[in-house]
Amino acid sequence: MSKSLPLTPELHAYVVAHGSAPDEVMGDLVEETLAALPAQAGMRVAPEQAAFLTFLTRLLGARQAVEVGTFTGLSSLAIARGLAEDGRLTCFDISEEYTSIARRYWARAGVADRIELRIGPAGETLRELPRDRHLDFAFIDADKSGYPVYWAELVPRMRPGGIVAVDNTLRGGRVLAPQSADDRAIAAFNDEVMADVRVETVLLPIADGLTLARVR
Ligand SMILES: C[S@@+](CC[C@H](N)C(=O)[O-])C[C@H]1O[C@@H](n2cnc3c(N)ncnc32)[C@H](O)[C@@H]1O
Repeated sequence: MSKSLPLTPELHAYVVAHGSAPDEVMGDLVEETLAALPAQAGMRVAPEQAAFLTFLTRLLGARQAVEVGTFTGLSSLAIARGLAEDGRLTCFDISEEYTSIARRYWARAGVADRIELRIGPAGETLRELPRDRHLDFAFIDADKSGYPVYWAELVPRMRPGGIVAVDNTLRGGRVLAPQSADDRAIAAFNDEVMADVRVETVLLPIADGLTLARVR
């Protein structure tokens, strides 16, 4: 029998309320995203994921981190806050419009000096990263069809013990019966990760599914 609880809205609210709460800067970032980009605002990570990203980055003592898919900055802000004192986060996105909002909130949160943003298709811009195994943490949350390419570029750059976190790996449950190209892309990607002997993997049922892969 499964020990996993289906989360009712009330239980989800309880989960969020009993983890580290988003502060005023994050609250304002979420509000501005909803007001300025109502059709896209749902792309941001869930509040419990933001808390988890800070927790995980801090737990790893991460000094070198990468994010693929920054949008208006919620997850990058969470990661940047968990970095070690001299840590650096390199963000990859294709949109100047979305990330102009992120830049303002990084400045307001006092983390702008530890974040570098690279604009362009990540399949190309990731190749410009140093090739050695220097990354402690990577977060993939961009276009779903690009995940295999981002994985292929990032895994060889992870230090032994580094973590790659991948968002939306349950696709609203549709990995069981894919209904779109993106659903199929994620279902195939999940199988690819499971077959990859370079990593040990857990798929956490947090928000829309968050895969954590620890690189050997
Ligand atoms: C799901 S959103 C990221 C949400 C973000 N992690 C957050 O918590 O707010 C996906 C982002 O990927 C970006 N994106 C889409 N295709 C891309 C590509 N080929 N290369 C880089 N970024 C891309 C989009 O511009 C968008 O900002």
